[in-house]
Amino acid sequence: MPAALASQGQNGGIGPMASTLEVLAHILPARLLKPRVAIVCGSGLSTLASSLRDVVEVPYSSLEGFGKSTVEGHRSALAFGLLGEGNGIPVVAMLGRFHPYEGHSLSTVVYPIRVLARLGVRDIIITNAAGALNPSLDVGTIVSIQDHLAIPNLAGFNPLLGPARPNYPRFLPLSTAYSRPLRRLVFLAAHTLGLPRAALAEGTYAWVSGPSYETPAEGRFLRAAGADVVGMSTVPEVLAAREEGLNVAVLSLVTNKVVIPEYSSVREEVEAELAGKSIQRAKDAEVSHEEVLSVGKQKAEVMKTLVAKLIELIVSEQP
Ligand SMILES: O=P(O)(O)O[C@H]1O[C@H](CO)[C@@H](O)[C@H]1O
Ligand code: HPA
Repeated sequence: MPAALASQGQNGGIGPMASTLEVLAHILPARLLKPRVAIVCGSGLSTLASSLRDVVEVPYSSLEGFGKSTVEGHRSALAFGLLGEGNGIPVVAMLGRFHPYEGHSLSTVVYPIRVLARLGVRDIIITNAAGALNPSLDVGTIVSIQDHLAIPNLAGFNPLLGPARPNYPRFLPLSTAYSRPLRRLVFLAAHTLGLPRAALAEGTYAWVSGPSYETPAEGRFLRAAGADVVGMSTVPEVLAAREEGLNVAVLSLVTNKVVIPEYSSVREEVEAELAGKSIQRAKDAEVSHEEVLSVGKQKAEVMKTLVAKLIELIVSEQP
């Protein structure tokens, strides 16, 4: 293993880092070993890595410290490859992530992010599927995340909990967690690609633990608290990435509208029924993971093109 990687592996003593890095150094050719940019593929979005060439896939099962992604729409491998012509930009994609609701500890959830940082990644593009809380967001819209609302973090479920570690900040600031320069490039990339204005929005992501979807009251609560979209991932990864000093961009694909019907009184319905009147009520609706995956599949191509253009712009601004 290259000495630089070996010494990084000991930094912080997080998990079996030295072993993970050693396996990667053994498997990967030199041109792929030091990725410049990382992508995390959300539910149904593993095809984001198909813009890469000369790909080497490393299954999570061969990397100590990695869990297994058990959610449909998530694979369990790192894909290392090159983007673009010539020498190409070395990129790594996480084909599948870990969620706490699968039973993974928060340190397992964020371990891959720490590995990517030690491989030399400087910018990370985290994608996810999310439900829209903001009624102006349509299914299929991509939302560039500018902030988050994480009730689990506020309530003591935070991947950074634990003893202070040398070379890591004890109190991580998050007011600039979502890199403004990268968010600028997201919108420039969309413009360069000629995407319609409505295809890309900006908003705040609410992190919930899942795996149950939100009740209508929870949806109303998160919306009233300022969130535009909601999902069960991403925030722990953002915290670890920021702790590791990476620049973070997050792109959420709206796969469904969170069901937030107006409060409707059954008593009034019964009283109306007894009085021989009828009340018009919106039909009951439910979200499903199948729906989430199907929108992911339909929109993966747009997301893939946007992510590829964003990476090109990142590297042309900061080679
Ligand atoms: O955030 P990703 O992993 O894209 O997946 C989203 O889709 C699943 C629910 O359908 C949840 O895991 C939610 O977080
Ligand atoms: N809620 C939480 N997570 C999600 C949703 C949702 O509506 N859609 C996709 N991931």
